[in-house]
Order: sequence, then structure tokens, then C-alpha cells
Amino acid sequence: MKDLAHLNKYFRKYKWHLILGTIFIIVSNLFGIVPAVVVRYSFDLLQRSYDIFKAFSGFELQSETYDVFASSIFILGLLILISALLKGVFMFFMRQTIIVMSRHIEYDLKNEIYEHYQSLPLSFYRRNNTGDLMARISEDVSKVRMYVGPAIMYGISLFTLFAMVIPFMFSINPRLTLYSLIPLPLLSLSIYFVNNIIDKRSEEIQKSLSDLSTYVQEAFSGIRVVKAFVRERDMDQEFDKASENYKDKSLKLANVQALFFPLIMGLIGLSVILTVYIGSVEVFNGSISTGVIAEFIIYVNMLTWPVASLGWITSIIQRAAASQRRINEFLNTKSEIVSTENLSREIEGHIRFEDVSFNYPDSGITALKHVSFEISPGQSLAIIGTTGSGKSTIANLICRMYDTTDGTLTIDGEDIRKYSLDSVRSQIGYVPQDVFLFSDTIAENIAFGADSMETADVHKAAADADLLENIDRFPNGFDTRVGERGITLSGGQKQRVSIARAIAREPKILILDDALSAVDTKTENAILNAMARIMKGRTSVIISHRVSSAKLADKVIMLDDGVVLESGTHEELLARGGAYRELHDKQLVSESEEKLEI
Ligand SMILES: Nc1ncnc2c1ncn2[C@@H]1O[C@H](COP(=O)(O)OP(=O)(O)OP(=O)(O)O)[C@@H](O)[C@H]1O
Repeated sequence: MKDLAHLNKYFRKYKWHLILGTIFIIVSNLFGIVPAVVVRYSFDLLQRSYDIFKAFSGFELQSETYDVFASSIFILGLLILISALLKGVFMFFMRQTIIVMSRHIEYDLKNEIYEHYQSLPLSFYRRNNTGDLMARISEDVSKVRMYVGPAIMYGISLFTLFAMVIPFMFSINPRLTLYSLIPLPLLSLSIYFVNNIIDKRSEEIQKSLSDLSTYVQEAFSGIRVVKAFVRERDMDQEFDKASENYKDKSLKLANVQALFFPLIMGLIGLSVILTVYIGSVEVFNGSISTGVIAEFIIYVNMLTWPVASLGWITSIIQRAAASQRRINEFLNTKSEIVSTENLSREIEGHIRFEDVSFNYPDSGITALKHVSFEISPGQSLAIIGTTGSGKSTIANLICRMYDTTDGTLTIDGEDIRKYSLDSVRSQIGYVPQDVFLFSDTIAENIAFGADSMETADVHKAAADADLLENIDRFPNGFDTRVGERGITLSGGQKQRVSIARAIAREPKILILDDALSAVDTKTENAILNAMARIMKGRTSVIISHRVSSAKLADKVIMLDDGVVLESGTHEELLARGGAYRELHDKQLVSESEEKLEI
């Protein structure tokens, strides 16, 4: 329950909704009680009028007695109608305040979680899967909303109604009150249990539905592989299985739901029978009038729903507490990547790694061992190495996705930790290894890195990334939508959109992480030449498996298993005749073989 305390700040924020809502609940309950009292008066009036009516039998006055009775009943009926109307009006206000408050809190909480997610480091995203992140911001928040909305509303209503009605009933007749209320706790308990079963089964359904959608999503994003390997029938059968599982779970839920209403109706019926029986005994004893029986039946009906909702409210609160616990778990996760001095300034692009070692926090893998190198402002550095040698890790450290385990990384002579994260990252153009495009237009994808960008700048970036010719061939040009994750573009086109996005923001440091792997050597050369022009006065880091990417760089370092094997210029390394030379010769041979095959 203490987990729900996180929401108190929101109750404070929306205190007027809560206070007004409570007042509306009390007033609407008051207007609910009035008809019951009026019904008692009406019954008693009927009894007395009938006695008088009989006594005047055969006299002229008899019809007058009837007229008086009829007009009194009319007024009482009108009173009931007005009370019902006013109750309805105040119920409307009650929902307009409390349920509206719950929607505001839901909105605020979602924003709070989303904002917090964004501040968390990459390691957090590696530890938690996307499904879990999404579930906490959608399903868990919805469960919490049920607590701040309906549960609070029905809880206050229940409390105020009990406080008003039960003492009133006792003041009329304690024995009848006790008997008519006996089945109600039973009702509350059974609803609590049935509701728990319903919730558990609903959760199972939710889980099988999410399995089903994950399956479908994966099947469609991998549709190329599915078709190429002719696995459609197999995938069909798998879908059938997942779908059947969902159907079975839904049928099981329908069984319990079918029990819900008969149970409530049965217990209400029991209360009414007890009220009529004990009420009749009391009438015979002369302690109450018959009108009280009718009045009590109304009270029992009035109390039934709130009592029934007690079981429901309890299970909502339990579930909300569990959901809020999960949400708090994420909200209490703090990012260890924080700025020490919030330094925010324009950088020149001087990067220095000093004896840097790095272990990935989750796997414990040592990706870099005592790495040292330096890039002066405006210089370009190529990092060449085999798979898993630690090249992307260097890019991750420069973008401050992680902090070094040992050694220091400085930018313009200042430890990278001193800079504000936004300040560093906004001056870096990063082209990641696994290109990610948003399902938007090409122009929007290129302009993504800036708050606003002129069309001319978008076109210039596309031209520099050697993309213009391709775009001109699309019927909608820059307004071509790239489909989910860029499915409508070729691998090389996607890479070049990603490069255009990075250079469009005119970064001080540009990092290309194996960004030219999907383009041929000719395009690679064209892009690198354009890059040399654009990056004049800016620092660039070109990560690649291919020696051909290193030719134009001012400096080259060769990595192997997290260690810098060789460093120098392309020519120096070739002349040295070491590992770089070996790789160069091997790649030269395979390239000429490829050309021969063509
Ligand atoms: N997020 C991660 N969590 C744990 N270990 C990682 C993570 N990313 C990379 N590694 C490990 O760190 C080592 C270096 O990986 P890195 O991605 O830097 O290599 P790379 O040289 O860029 O390889 P490639 O050229 O294949 O992309 C590898 O052994 C890899 O398994």
C-alpha cells in the first residue's frame, strides 16, 4: 500500500477536484435517501387514508377523503421525482470531478514515466525488454487510474452512504436493521473472490493476447525471411495455436463472468426476503408501521451496490498497488550517467582517450583495454578492427552512452563527465551501425536531429550523403514515406539517410559506425570525399571493417580484442607491414576477385 503514496502528490495537485467531488457525492447520496423516507410516508398515508375512507363509507365525505389522499400522493410522487433528478445531477458532477481528476492523473503519470525512461542509460534498456517498458506505461498506469478514479469515487460514496443511512436505519428499528444487513458482508466477500478470479483470468487473457500480438508483429516484420524460407504454413499453424490459447482463456473468463450477476441478484433477494419477514414480525408487534418495510427495502437496495463494490474496490486497490510498485521500480532507477558540472559550451572537437578500459556493466565483458589515442579538432580518425574488437564501444563512450571503467576521456581538455549530456550529444552527429529510421518521410527522417530545419539544408545533407539521385527517382521525392523502420528502402539507401541525418545538424564531431558497410566501394568513396569537404574544421571518427574506409582519414588505429595494435597514417601503417597491411592485402585480393566475378 505504501507504494500508492507516490500518487499523493497528484491528489494534492488536484485537491479541488477531490474536495468538490466528495461534496457532490454526499449531496447526491442525500437525495438518494429522501425518496425512501417519502415512500414510508406514502405507505403510512395510504394505511391511514384507507381507514378513514372505510369509516366514511356511505357518507358524502368519503369521496373528499379520497381526493385529499390522491393529491397528497401526487405531491409525494413529485418529491421523489425531483429527488431522483437532483441525485442524477449531482452524480454527473461527481463523475465530472473525480473521474476527470483520474484522467488528469493518468496523463501526468504517463508523462512522468516516459520522461524518466528517456533519462535512463542504454544499460537500462538492455536489462529490460520493450514489452515490459510498454506494459508499465500503459497497462500498469490504467490499473493505477482505476484506483485514483472509480475506487476513490465508490469508496467515498460507500463511506458517506454508510455513515448517513445505517445510523438512520438503527434509529428507526435496530432489529430490522441488523437482519436486513446480514447478507451484505457475505455479498461483499463473494464479490471480492469472484472478482479476483475474473482479474486473474483477465490477466491470463492479456498475457496470451500480448503473446499473440508479439508473434504477429515478429512474423510480419520478418515477412521477407518467412517467404524466402517458405515457412508460411508453419507460421500459420503457430498462429493457430496462439489464437486457440487466447480463445480458451476467453471462454474460461466468460464462465466466471456468467456467475457474477446471478450471485449478486441472489444475495439481494435474500436481503429483501429477510427485510419483509422480520419487518412483518415487527409490524405485528406494533413497533413499526408497514411503511418502514418499504423504506427498508429501498435502503437495502441502496446499500447493495456500494457493499458489492467494496469487494471490487479492495481488489482494484490491491492491483493498483502491485502496478504502482512496478512503476516505482522504474521511477526509482536513477541514471548513473549524469553531468558533474553541467558544462555547456560549443566544443572544438579535440578528443583524447587516456589509458581507457571499459567493461560492459551487464555482461562484464572487457571491451577496451588501456586504449589511448588523440584526435585534434578537424582531424579524421579511422578505427579499423575485426568483429567484436571494441570499435562501437569507442563510439558509445564518445557519445557518453556509458562511462569509462578506467582512464579518462576528455573533450577539448575537459573530462567528458563535466559536460551536460545535451550539450555533448547535440554537437555529435552519430550514424549507428544498426540504422534506425522512423516511419515518416525521408525529409522528416533527415531533419530529425534538429528542432527545425530549412528544406534547403535537408536537400544539401542528402546531396552530401550521395542520396539525391535515389530520392529523385522516388515519385514523391523527399516526401516519400519510408515505411516502418525504413522497410521500403534498400540497405545502402537507409544507411545514407542515416548519414544525411547526422550531417544535417552540422555536428562538431561526426561518428560513422560501420555506416558504409552496405554501400559499394564507389559510393563509399563518393561519400567519404563529400565528407572530407563537409567535415573541414570538424572532427570525424570513421569506424569500419574495411581498410578502404581508412584511406582518406588523417589517422588510423587498428583494434584487436580491445587493444590498440597499431596506429599511424594509412601510408605509415602500410609501410610498417603489420596487421593493417595484412588486412589491406587480404581485402584488396577479395575485392579484385569480386570484380572478376562480376
Ligand atoms: N551492450 C553490450 N553489453 C554487453 N557486452 C557488449 C555490449 N555491446 C558489445 N558488447 C561486447 O563488447 C565487445 C566489443 O563489442 P563492440 O560492439 O565494441 O565491437 P565492434 O568492434 O564494434 O564489433 P562489430 O564490428 O561486429 O560491430 C564484444 O565482445 C561484445 O560482445
